[in-house]
Amino acid sequence: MILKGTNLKLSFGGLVAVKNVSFEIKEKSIFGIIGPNGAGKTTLFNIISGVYRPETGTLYYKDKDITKLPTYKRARLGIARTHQIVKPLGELTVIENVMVGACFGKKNYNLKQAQKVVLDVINFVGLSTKMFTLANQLNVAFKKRLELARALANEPEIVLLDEVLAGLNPKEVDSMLEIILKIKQNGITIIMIEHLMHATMKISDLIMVLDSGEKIAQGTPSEISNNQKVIEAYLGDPKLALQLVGEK
Ligand SMILES: Nc1ncnc2c1ncn2[C@@H]1O[C@H](COP(=O)(O)OP(=O)(O)OP(=O)(O)O)[C@@H](O)[C@H]1O
Repeated sequence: MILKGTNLKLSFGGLVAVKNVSFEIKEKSIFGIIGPNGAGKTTLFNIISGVYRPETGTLYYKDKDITKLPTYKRARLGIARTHQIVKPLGELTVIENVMVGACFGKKNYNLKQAQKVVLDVINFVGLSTKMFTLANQLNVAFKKRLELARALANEPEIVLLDEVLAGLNPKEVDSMLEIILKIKQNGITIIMIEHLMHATMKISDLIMVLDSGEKIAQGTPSEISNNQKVIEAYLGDPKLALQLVGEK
């Protein structure tokens, strides 16, 4: 297991956003986290990346207890993330943005070494033609790719993808799914939060379902789409329920 959480709990005032959630994630797999609005997905991501410390529970990265490590130390160990609201440095070009990611990565590269990684990553996510475009001139789909490139420039072992498919049209979703599968083929573990259920189902090896902070199910995509508890949790949102049973 590359990442393991046991009994993780976090509250905001009286609201328990994540309730004693445990999980184990296999190396080089795609682990999807789904759940209705307010289920605790982003809060759990923030616990994993180190933005929040859980009140109870332990987080292990390759058997090392990282529960109390700050975000930047987790990044150096190999845990990178994208953000739901993409935040590129708008006045910098694509290459400059990715350079920033590479220079703050775990390997302390000098500029020349970083440049090589940056060019590889930009090519990998399909941004070569936009290399010298200012980040704030990119459309949403390219901004999402840039966000991904910045995370990959850290040469991580785990990437946390926070709704990288949100706001993309079906063709862009398919291209992004291809990129995510290529990341997995390169030996990187992927943990993704998504609202687009059919897309998550298509590529995840294992899916964990949260509802009101609790883990209500875990299984393969087909197990999850037939799980009674999951179907009930999604009934409150007919659009999501339809996605769950296979409609697009
Ligand atoms: N910083 C915060 N302060 C107070 N309450 C918060 C905070 N962050 C999240 N919450 C609450 O915790 C619960 C879980 O929120 P979270 O954002 O983790 O859910 P989510 O599953 O990511 O939802 P969504 O799919 O809408 O992004 C919600 O009830 C939310 O209102």
